[in-house]
Amino acid sequence: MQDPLAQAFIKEISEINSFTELVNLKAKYIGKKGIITERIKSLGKLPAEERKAQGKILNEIKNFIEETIKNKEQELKQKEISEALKKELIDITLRGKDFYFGGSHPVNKTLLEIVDIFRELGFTVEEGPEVELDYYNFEALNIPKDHPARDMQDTFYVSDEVVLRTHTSPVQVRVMERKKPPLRFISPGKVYRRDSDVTHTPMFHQVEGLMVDEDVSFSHLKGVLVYFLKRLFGDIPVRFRPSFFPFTEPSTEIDIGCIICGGVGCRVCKGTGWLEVLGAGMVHPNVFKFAGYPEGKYTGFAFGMGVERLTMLKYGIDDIRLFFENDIRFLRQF
Ligand SMILES: Cc1ccc(OCc2nc(C(=O)N[C@H]3CCS(=O)(=O)C3)cs2)cc1
Repeated sequence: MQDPLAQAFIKEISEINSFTELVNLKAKYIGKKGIITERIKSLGKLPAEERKAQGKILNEIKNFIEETIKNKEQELKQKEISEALKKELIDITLRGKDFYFGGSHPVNKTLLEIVDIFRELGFTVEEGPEVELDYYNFEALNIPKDHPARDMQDTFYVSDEVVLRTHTSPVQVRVMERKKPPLRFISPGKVYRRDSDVTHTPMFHQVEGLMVDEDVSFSHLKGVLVYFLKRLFGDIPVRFRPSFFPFTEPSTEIDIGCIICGGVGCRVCKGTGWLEVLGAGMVHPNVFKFAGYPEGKYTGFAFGMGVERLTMLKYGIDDIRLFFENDIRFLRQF
């Protein structure tokens, strides 16, 4: 197309970069008031021969312009698509976004593990009130009125007769009031003590247990608790040390070989190589008397453990407050 009009169009369309510009260019040349349209309209003024020749040329230019504009539209559409593809490119080789499943709190995980082990041993689970009468929390457990455990610095008093339970032992007392032996149950739950530092919180979880029958002996106590500890911590050494609790006689504190240092001595086990994990003992006869059981007919053993402490040992956590701060970075690890 050597015609100067066509050359002018070719130059203009080469600088077009958008649909809007293209629409305007189309209107400029072949729209209602376009250059070509006007020329075609003014053909009537020309002599017949010239009109025929000019008309042929103008139509060729008009067809050329329409064709060129259509190609330019395709080009612009392709450019738009390839730009969009670049912007919206999805790299299917990227790894998926992490999403987190919910999980159980480490204390609950340990609590459930403890409960499951005792259920396997035929223990049922009993629960009771957290706001408890002084009678069930102390007196019926052979803890006399003047005993230091009753002091205000250890116990949350609601009134003279009502406390926040300091252990789950009152549950055992309540069960013994309404059930005759043989008994074999545990009582997990929240307990409250006026204490707060890196290893103590005012509320913590305990699991206590009680087995009562006509011929329960200390060797039953040892058998059950050694089995329990080896299930919870693996095949670690266990030792029994003499101790004292008002509600058991004889009483014992039970240690496991330090799972941090393997027994050579470290900060956690305070250089002893042993970690205290449980308290236990044969139920004191006075406790059976408070329960109304006939004297001398039954024997039994009881035990108690702090779940936060066992959880800290199991997972190597050295600050109990981490359990209650709800820091997702801590909780997500379990
Ligand atoms: C009727 C009844 C009779 C006896 C009972 O004895 C429960 C027992 N508890 C312990 C004991 O050492 N407990 C502590 C372990 C760590 S802790 O959480 O601070 C409490 C020993 S014997 C319970 C109920």
